[in-house]
Amino acid sequence: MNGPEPFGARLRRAMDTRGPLCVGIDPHAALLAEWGLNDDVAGLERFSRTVVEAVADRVAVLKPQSAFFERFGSRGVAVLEASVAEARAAGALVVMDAKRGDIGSTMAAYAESFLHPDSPLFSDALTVSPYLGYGSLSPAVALARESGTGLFVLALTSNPEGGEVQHAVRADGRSVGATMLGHLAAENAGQTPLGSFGAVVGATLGDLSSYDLDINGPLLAPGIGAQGATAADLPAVFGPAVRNVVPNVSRGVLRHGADVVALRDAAERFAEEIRTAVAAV
Ligand SMILES: O=C(O)c1cc(=O)[nH]c(=O)n1[C@@H]1O[C@H](COP(=O)(O)O)[C@@H](O)[C@H]1O
Repeated sequence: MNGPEPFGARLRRAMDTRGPLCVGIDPHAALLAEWGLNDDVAGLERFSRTVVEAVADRVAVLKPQSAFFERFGSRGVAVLEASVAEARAAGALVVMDAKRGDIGSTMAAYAESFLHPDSPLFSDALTVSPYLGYGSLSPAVALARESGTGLFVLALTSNPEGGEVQHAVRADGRSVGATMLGHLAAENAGQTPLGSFGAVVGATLGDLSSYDLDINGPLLAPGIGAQGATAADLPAVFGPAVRNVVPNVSRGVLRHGADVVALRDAAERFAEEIRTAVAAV
């Protein structure tokens, strides 16, 4: 029986045809104000719809940050549902950035919320936290395999505080972050053209050559723009794994709104810088 096409294959194709840029939908209160919108559900809806209209027909991935929608309760979540559906209808893959993580039995319910095709929030992939132990994510891995969706597992995050957990060295001499990358490599073994189980690895982290980033899966790389990294940093940070990098830019693009054309131009500038940087490797 043929199941749905796996996320990794769909992502590889989108990256090859549209370029790898992921634009974040992060409706910060400060951005709503800069766009001349009220900090309310109508403002949230206008913001999110505008980003989808500007870029969903051209970038590979859109990544809505769930927290900014949850802030408005059920009506905010309804806006999130509509945005996911509209972005997918326009051809973008949607990575739901909800960073879920819990004991396995509860993780199964989180997975159903975002990765089950019947869920109102059904997305192409979900960000998850493995810090209750990688094995606690196994219900999400199983459902992702079944539904042709993917996961992005927090391995080496872009924020400076992440190191106290992720660089910690285990009894076997491996760091916690490297251990997560190892689990993902095992998950993706043998998958072509690309596995569906990605790692989050910050673009802000400098030289990562001491880590084995060859996980046969995508590397979601936040940190370009507002957090200080640039597209030109990508080859030095990721080395040959840069081919599998999905660079995320949120505020760096969003600050150019509310004008649709200005947003689109900003995304295309980042996309072009990324293309040039990756082509040079
Ligand atoms: O999982 C993420 O997306 C994520 C992981 C990480 O290590 N660092 C990180 O910044 N993010 C998210 O990526 C986005 C970065 O936004 P900007 O700094 O505005 O480009 C935010 O939605 C963060 O929540």
